[in-house]
Amino acid sequence: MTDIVFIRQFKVQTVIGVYEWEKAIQQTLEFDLELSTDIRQAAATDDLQYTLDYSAVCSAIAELCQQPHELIETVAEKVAAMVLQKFETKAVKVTITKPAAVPAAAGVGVSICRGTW
Ligand SMILES: Nc1nc2c(c(=O)[nH]1)N=C([C@H](O)[C@@H](O)CO)CN2
Repeated sequence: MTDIVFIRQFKVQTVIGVYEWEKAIQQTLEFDLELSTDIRQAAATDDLQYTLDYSAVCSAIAELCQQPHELIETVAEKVAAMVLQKFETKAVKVTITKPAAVPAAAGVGVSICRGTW
């Protein structure tokens, strides 16, 4: 059985892009995450220490995005690796949307699953 702690549309301003003009501006990335967990002990004790703190995950993503990156693929891999290393989860799905990249699209991005579901 897998329970999920999720994060939807967490917005971060960061330097992201392959083109020179993108290296001089901040753009929005939106993060959607699903983290594999077992919520039963947290539910039974009503205690945050027994679950994944989604606020802490968001803070760690924001910190990682203080560095500039070219590809959203790079950010996705770094976020997945960081989450698997720092948090008590065996598997993570990371979706990153770059909402303004293609004006005619609602959003473009990447989605990766890492770890063992
Ligand atoms: N698969 C990707 N394609 C593109 C990326 C990317 O990060 N991954 N980035 C760009 C540019 O930075 C673009 O977003 C500028 O509007 C193009 N394609």
